Amino acid sequence: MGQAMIQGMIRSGSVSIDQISATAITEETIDFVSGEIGIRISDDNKRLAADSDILFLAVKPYVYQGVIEQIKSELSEDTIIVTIAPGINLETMRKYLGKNVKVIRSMPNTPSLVGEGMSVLCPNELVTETELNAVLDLYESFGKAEVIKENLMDAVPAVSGSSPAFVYMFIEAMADTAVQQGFPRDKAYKMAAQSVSGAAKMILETGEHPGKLKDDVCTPGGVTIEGVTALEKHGLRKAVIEAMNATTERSGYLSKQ
Ligand SMILES: NC(=O)C1=CN([C@@H]2O[C@H](COP(=O)(O)OP(=O)(O)OC[C@H]3O[C@@H](n4cnc5c(N)ncnc54)[C@H](O)[C@@H]3O)[C@@H](O)[C@H]2O)C=CC1
Ligand SMILES: O=C(O)[C@@H]1CCC=N1
Repeated sequence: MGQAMIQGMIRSGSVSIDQISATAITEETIDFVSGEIGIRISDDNKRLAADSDILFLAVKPYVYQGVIEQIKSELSEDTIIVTIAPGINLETMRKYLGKNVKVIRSMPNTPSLVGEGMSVLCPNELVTETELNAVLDLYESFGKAEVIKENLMDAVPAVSGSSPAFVYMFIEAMADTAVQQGFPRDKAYKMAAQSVSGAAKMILETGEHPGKLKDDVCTPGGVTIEGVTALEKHGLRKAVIEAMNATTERSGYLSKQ
């Protein structure tokens, strides 16, 4: 996820390669990132923490506590820490840090890599409006971003952080069926993915209700309504609601750890 955000920022031209430094633990990642992306990267978390104005913690949730333990003595009162992990809430950060530090809790998603990310942010009380806007600008360099209150943060992965995985499954199922009908695999992915991307753009750009856009496709007595009826019969909406609630439940569980 960290690599997607870094590449998204660099590709947008809003940040230059020499303004970004990173750390990782495996030689493989360090070699890949320095070779492919070209930023400075090492395994020295303390040094990076001391040198950073805005410090993104892009590790797995269970790694946060150990990394913070390692770096907390290096943080100045001006450092802004940005988290990207589900379940790492602002109170948990205060506990791990042992003092009040500027923290922005966020939830990005992987389409940030291609400039189509959706991120949601929530600052603690020490972050000024100017600082929040500076971080928001970074997130908006690789997609869209929203600021919300923390009580909704656990519900964000289902809607945007994790949901690309659900959409990939939908596209994969469409493409598999197209292949079954005889389409070559590459054309099947292109047709399914472009249709999903186009449909999403229709919602964003026309502002129309998704139900109306769906109705516009369904010719009376035509072919689409047969597919729509089959999706209803097999519980598409129910499956989506179950998936969203399971994702949010897990976020809530991680938040309470
Ligand atoms: N993959 C996704 O779609 C999204 C992931 N996230 C969150 O992003 C975080 C990272 O997830 P992924 O990128 O998927 O995992 P990943 O395993 O691909 O990346 C984690 C990175 O952390 C580095 N790392 C591990 N321990 C470290 C340490 N002690 N010091 C410095 N670097 C260390 C690893 O070298 C690796 O590059 C997680 O908290 C995840 O929940 C949030 C939104 C979307
Ligand atoms: O699955 C996860 O926990 C992370 C957070 C959102 C997307 N991937």
